[in-house]
Amino acid sequence: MEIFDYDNVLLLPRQCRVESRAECDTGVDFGGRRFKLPVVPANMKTVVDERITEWMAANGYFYVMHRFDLDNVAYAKRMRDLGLYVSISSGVKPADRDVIDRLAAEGVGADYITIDIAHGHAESVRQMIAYIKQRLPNTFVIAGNVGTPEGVIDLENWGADATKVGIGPGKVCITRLKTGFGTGGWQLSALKWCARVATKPIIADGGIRHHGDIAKSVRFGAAMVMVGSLFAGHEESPGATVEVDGKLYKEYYGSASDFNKGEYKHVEGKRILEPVKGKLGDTLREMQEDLQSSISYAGGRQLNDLRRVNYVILGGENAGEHLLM
Ligand SMILES: NC(=O)C1=CN([C@@H]2O[C@H](COP(=O)(O)OP(=O)(O)OC[C@H]3O[C@@H](n4cnc5c(N)ncnc54)[C@H](OP(=O)(O)O)[C@@H]3O)[C@@H](O)[C@H]2O)C=CC1
Ligand SMILES: Nc1nc2c(ncn2[C@@H]2O[C@H](COP(=O)(O)O)[C@@H](O)[C@H]2O)c(=O)[nH]1
Repeated sequence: MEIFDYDNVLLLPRQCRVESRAECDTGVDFGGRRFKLPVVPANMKTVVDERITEWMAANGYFYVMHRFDLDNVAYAKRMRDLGLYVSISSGVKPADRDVIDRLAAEGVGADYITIDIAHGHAESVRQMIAYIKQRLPNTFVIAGNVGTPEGVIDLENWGADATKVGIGPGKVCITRLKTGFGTGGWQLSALKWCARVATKPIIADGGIRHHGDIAKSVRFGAAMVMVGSLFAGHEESPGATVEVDGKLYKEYYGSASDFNKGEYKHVEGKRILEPVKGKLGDTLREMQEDLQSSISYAGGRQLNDLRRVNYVILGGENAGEHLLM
């Protein structure tokens, strides 16, 4: 198996088919809606909040609200009152099943529910998918996280409409150090490996450090790309603002960090400071422009054209050109 990651793969250009990058369409169909970008901010407390998710839903972007210290039902009702789609997160505990019961009983529902636990290839996830599907049959269920083809196959067979791939590649993740497991350091090839068996959309989750990594994720099979650190640190980001030597930073911490959990137990995440980098809307616009450029380098007009390009692996034992024949 080839082992590579975002920082040692480059995609190879094909003859340009457009006169302007503006002709390249970055839009993606996902779960019955069309979104402007195949990118979703991570469902983490220092990345998204009510205000950001409202703005994203109202402006044609996919979002997943986090599930920490939040009344999911009140949140869903508020989004409905605003005429916006509802996309929330769920764990696998009794309190999470209560949320599903209330969403069903009160007729609020949810358009997307992301079951998001550290080790998503688990019986608890199978049961939670079934629980949601029985009570909210029209909800699009995303489940994860997994890091192997077996995980993707099982989650799909258990009824997930999409799977989330990535165990430990995140910037504030310490899973591989604490447990010895994960896809950190080879996330892109894990994605390729998982995408080969997937029959439903995959969300590539974690490890995105540059806008070009989004195009690489799509090339290797992602329908959607979940991004944490690149979105943390905006003026609107919910993390606390911290000043160090006259420079402004925003805190960004892992959902399995003691900062998020409120206790030091089964900690697999850390806290870092991200330099404040302007407005979220400007980053999204730049991401879209960069992805339009990527599509044009692929000799295409739309996102899926990225999947047809060849690539090279730089350095290491897998180094060389990889051609699609
Ligand atoms: N993508 C990634 O690599 C990772 C992401 N995270 C994020 O952190 C957040 C919290 O995750 P999580 O603690 O799973 O959520 P929860 O606190 O909702 O716990 C999930 C449940 O699964 C059980 N469980 C069994 N094995 C594991 C395991 N290896 N890791 C975690 N739980 C396990 C837990 O029990 P018990 O606690 O008793 O063991 C608990 O009942 C999520 O948003 C998750 O996505 C966390 C780590 C890795
Ligand atoms: N191992 C851990 N992974 C975590 C934790 N909190 C979040 N995450 C994952 O990271 C991505 C974001 O990655 P980034 O590279 O874009 O910053 C996020 O979507 C989660 O899957 C954690 O505490 N431990």
